[in-house]
Amino acid sequence: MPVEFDPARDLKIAPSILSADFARLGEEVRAIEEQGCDWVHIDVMDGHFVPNITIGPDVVAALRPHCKTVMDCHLMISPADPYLEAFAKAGADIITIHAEAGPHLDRSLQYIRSLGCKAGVALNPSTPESVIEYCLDKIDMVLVMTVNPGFGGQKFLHSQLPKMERVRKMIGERPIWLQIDGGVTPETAPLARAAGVDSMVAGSAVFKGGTPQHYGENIAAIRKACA
Ligand SMILES: O=C(CO)[C@H](O)[C@H](O)COP(=O)(O)O
Ligand SMILES: [Co+2]
Repeated sequence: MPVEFDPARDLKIAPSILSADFARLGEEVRAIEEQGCDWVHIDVMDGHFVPNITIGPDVVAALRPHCKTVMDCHLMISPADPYLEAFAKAGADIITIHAEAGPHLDRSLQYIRSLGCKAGVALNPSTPESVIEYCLDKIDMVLVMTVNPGFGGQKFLHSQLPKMERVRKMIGERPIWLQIDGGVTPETAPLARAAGVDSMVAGSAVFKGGTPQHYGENIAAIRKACA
């Protein structure tokens, strides 16, 4: 489904299916959507850019019919360009690549948009926001990583809060989402919301408990903490 920027910057909660039951992914995606999530976050890892291997385009395509909302694909792969078309064809709505994953960020972003997807750029915790300054006109989302990518269930890095504030300032009035990913809980989410974040990925904090009712309560707790 096509996703458009929301100038009101209402909070978008994007559960990461990295913490879902991989044997029942279709069911899990339907459950989080029924329980009030905004987007579905899909973590793609290659065992090279990050020390873990997860999901490829075939799984994204298999999930597409189960997913009524936005498929937000976070590519932790290097190189990314050879696989962008496959993820677009699989039904990704947002494709986020890492600024550290290749030498031609501007070109990769143009390529993502040419495939009909929104283009996101992720910044590792050690990467300064200055790397995106000259391609802001080609970016639909900036993802400030709040953990070192590769695994779910890590602790939120408070060191990234000033970066969120600087990126929010850099974005200004541009129609660009500011997302964070990693260690988001009802305790850490309000800090990021105050720094100007309008999209939050949460894996372990949403899927903990393991039932749809828990997912609904967990999503509501994050939303309430940010209200
Ligand atoms: O990109 C990611 C890891 O690289 C995941 O989206 C992230 O870790 C979410 O998991 P949690 O909320 O449990 O930290
Ligand atoms: Co992610």
